[in-house]
Amino acid sequence: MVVQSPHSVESSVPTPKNGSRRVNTQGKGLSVSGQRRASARLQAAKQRAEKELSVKRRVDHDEHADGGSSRKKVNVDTEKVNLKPKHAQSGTQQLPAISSDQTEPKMNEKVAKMVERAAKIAEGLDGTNATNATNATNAPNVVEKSAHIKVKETIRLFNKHYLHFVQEEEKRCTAVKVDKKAPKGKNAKKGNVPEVDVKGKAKRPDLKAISKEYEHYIFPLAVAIVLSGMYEDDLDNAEDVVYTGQGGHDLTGNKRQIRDQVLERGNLALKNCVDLGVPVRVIRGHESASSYSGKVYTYDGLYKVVQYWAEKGISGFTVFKYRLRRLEGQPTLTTSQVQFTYGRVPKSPSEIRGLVCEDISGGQEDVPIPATNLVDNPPVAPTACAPASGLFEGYKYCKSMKVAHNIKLPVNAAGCDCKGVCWDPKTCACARLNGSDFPYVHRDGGRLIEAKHVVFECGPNCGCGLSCVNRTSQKGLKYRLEVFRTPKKGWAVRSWDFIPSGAPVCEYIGLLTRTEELDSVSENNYIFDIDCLQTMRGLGGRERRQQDASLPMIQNMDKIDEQRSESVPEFCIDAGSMGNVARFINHSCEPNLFIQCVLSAHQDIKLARVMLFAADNIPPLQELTYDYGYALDSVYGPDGKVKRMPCYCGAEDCRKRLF
Ligand SMILES: C[S@@+](CC[C@H](N)C(=O)[O-])C[C@H]1O[C@@H](n2cnc3c(N)ncnc32)[C@H](O)[C@@H]1O
Repeated sequence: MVVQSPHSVESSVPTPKNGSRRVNTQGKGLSVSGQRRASARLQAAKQRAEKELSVKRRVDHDEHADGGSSRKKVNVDTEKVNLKPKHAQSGTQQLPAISSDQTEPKMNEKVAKMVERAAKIAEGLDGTNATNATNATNAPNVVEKSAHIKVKETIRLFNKHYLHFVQEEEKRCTAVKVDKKAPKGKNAKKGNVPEVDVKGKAKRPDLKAISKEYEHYIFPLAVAIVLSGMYEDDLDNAEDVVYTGQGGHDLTGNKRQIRDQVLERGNLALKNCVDLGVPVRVIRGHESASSYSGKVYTYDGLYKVVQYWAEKGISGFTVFKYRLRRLEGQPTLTTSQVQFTYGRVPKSPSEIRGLVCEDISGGQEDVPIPATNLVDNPPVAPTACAPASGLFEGYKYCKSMKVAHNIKLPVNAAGCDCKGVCWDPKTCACARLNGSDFPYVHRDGGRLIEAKHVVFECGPNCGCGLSCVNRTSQKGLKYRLEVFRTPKKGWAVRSWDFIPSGAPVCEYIGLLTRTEELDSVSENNYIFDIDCLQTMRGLGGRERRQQDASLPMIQNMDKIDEQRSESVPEFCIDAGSMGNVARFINHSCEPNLFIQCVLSAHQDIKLARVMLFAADNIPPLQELTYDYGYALDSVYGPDGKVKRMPCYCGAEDCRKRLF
């Protein structure tokens, strides 16, 4: 049950070098929200190449060259789409059949408008999602967001609100604890307790997040259902589906109802679809969707929920029934036609199919990273996996950053004076740098609430210890990652564990190098430009991330910019010959990770750490990807010609080219 609205999560990204294989950090946004562009560095390379070409043409033809061809950009909608439902009354169980045609015309104008809009959104017809992006100097190549993307964005927005409320609740709990310990009466000291309402009642953050974003609307509202074939009362003939509501059945899988169903949650959401005339997407799959079994689900089509009623089912218990009718023009498919692909998380190494390396980190990481290959015959392992000989033909696995000999890292910042763990954002100096709050919540071992220009973590000179929440990105790998071979993209990475949105996945590790050192390198797929500054300034058409205006760094930005007329990333991370698991993470036009610049020791943004965080709740075995952020036609080969690389990410809205 999802509603749709906008959200853009930004990221910094990797790029290839000299046309071929350079990863750059500057891309932004997770798939849907912005232009892809070349890094300033790539632009400079392009300008150089153009200049050379121009001179050549002048010599050849004794005339001026066309030096100003504009880079093609893909502008993807940044418009907000709101479909906000409000709490609906709960109904009785024994309901007369009500059809959408019979819905009483007593809804006010606002609700009526919302209904109209909701229906359009669900059908992907809402015109507002085709608004062009911000860069007025380029003719917008408008790409309409798919319904799928809109749902994803809505979930991201929900996750952001959810994490904000988790933080609020965590503060409330801390305040209660501190309040209990604090001396009362005359001895009471002011300033011990954070300013939160300790008497306030706990309320589930997820429910709060829903009501915040959707308070004016009827809620819950279903946008998709999974036809699982798990209910004995289902009737499914492709055009007309009689769908049984949720709950009350035997969870052993024998399809038996053992209790009455109640008009709540999914059942209420579908009733609201009838009342509001909002269509739902039908997905054919299996009940265990929610257990992340790795099966593939197939989108069937859009259906109108035309009617609902309650009746006694085969086993004599009350079940809710919904009649769904396929909208005209939608393709047909029945559950029996769907081919499931089973992907199961192995319980032990002996269960791993296609195992070619037990741990590519050779024991360096706390959690081993196996590599599997079910593609090649004979199966090869990633080149770093030759620990027996100690020789590495390709690259060497390293879990922490190596620094090139000609780079001197800045001195570490003074840090905060907190003891043990940091908890009061008013007194913690590091929290103040983040806009007087901690960027993370404690839940699930630390989750980033939202993408920022830069995250300031506690570091070597801080009084707190490693368990401090403001060191979330410093705690090493948490999830069981696997490197696996793909047919078209080489190696790729996935997780065996569920990864919640905002959780740190890994840092991009390699050799910290000056970018100029790599100017002559033509074949390196693993270079990541550290260009947080460009993202912060919104240069090259980049969207700026939300950031607290009190940040000293932001206030000094104009000065920084004056000093550097050309904002070219000065440093990069080269994971070509040494690196960690991040070097195997592929690009996707619809990624589930985003890049976040983090400062945890010194405060020089040009040398920030590059972290990958989960942008979504990521189920096990889903490939982990981020947006490399290439502008099309921004990559040049040594011959000065534009290089092109096909993208095989497989996303619905894939733009078909990596660069
Ligand atoms: C940082 S590496 C990623 C790991 C790489 N697949 C490997 O086998 O080592 C980047 C390179 O992977 C490949 N790649 C990544 N994402 C891709 C995509 N969506 N489509 C095609 N190739 C991709 C390209 O060759 C790219 O230059």
